[in-house]
Amino acid sequence: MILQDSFQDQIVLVTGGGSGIGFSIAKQFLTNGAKVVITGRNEEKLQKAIEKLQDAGEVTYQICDIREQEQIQQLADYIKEKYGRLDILVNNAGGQFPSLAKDLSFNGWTSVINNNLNGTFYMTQTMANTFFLEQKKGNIVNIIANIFKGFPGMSHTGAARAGVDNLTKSLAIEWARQGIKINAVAPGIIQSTGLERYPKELVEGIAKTVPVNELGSTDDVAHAVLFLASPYAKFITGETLYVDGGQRLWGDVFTL
Ligand SMILES: CCCCCCCCCCC/C=C/C(=O)SCCNC(=O)CCNC(=O)[C@H](O)C(C)(C)COP(=O)(O)OP(=O)(O)OC[C@H]1O[C@@H](n2cnc3c(N)ncnc32)[C@H](O)[C@@H]1OP(=O)(O)O
Ligand SMILES: NC(=O)C1=CN([C@@H]2O[C@H](COP(=O)(O)OP(=O)(O)OC[C@H]3O[C@@H](n4cnc5c(N)ncnc54)[C@H](OP(=O)(O)O)[C@@H]3O)[C@@H](O)[C@H]2O)C=CC1
Repeated sequence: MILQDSFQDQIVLVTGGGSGIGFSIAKQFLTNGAKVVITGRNEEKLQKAIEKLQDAGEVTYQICDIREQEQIQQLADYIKEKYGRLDILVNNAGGQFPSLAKDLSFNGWTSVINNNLNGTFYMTQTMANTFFLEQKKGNIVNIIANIFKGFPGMSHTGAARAGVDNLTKSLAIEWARQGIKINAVAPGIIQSTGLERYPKELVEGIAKTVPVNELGSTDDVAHAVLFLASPYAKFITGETLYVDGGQRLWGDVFTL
């Protein structure tokens, strides 16, 4: 099978496509012929991303906080009006902050669960109800994190991403006969804009625990997403693909 043209004129939604991993995912899809909509909360960031992406193909942006159901429905209406269909949803938007569990406030815990678990569910349910179930066709890829050994120091996001990991399995079965595939990608430590939020010494220390001895790139994650959304992965659903340089299998990232 030749992948050439697999994504030609496919309509792809990449949440959080204005920076980092989401930007690379959007760029890879555009380069392969797809028409892409990117979303985020920060309009300036999205506009700058569009300037950089537009030479690669047809790309537009919409402001959408994934925690706001009304904004998600408006996004679905925009895509319906513009393209009449959606082929691929990449749930990439997300994030958290480092904190020991004992120090997490109620709001801190809730904001991270809302961002990474509830937001991903609202987006997925809305796009399935508006497009995929009616089309009897759709492809969803969820970006989670390396939660293989839990996530000490970021237990809120560990719990939320484990929720998405399990949601991926449930929906893969609920929607299998409707022609909808859903998989997840679990990035390890990826050199991206998002990583700049973490203390440099912490990141450098953790980087030494990656067996292949380097950090991942945003393109490494994008390649895994394109694979799962492509015909090469047509018999794969409900799966989580780790893109972590083997980190989950070796040594201790966190000391007690
Ligand atoms: C200790 C060891 C840690 C190990 C760390 C390992 C590091 C390397 C591994 C990295 C792997 C993962 C990398 C990435 O995911 S990169 C992507 C990063 N990008 C983002 O995180 C962007 C998205 N994040 C956000 O938008 C926000 O941070 C978030 C949504 C999570 C919160 O936004 P919100 O608008 O809801 O926030 P509020 O300001 O309203 O605050 C809500 C409550 O949360 C508390 N809070 C927020 N930030 C912090 C903080 N930095 N520290 C502590 N608490 C925080 C805030 O105080 C509010 O609670 P209160 O009302 O009680 O004050
Ligand atoms: N870099 C890494 O090492 C790892 C990253 N990840 C995950 O990969 C994904 C991409 O991260 P990365 O590119 O590194 O970091 P970035 O911070 O660059 O990207 C996060 C993106 O998500 C968007 N976003 C966050 N919260 C919301 C929200 N509530 N509604 C809408 N958009 C939102 C942001 O856009 P805006 O600011 O415009 O809202 C931003 O574009 C995230 O889910 C991250 O947690 C997982 C493991 C490791």
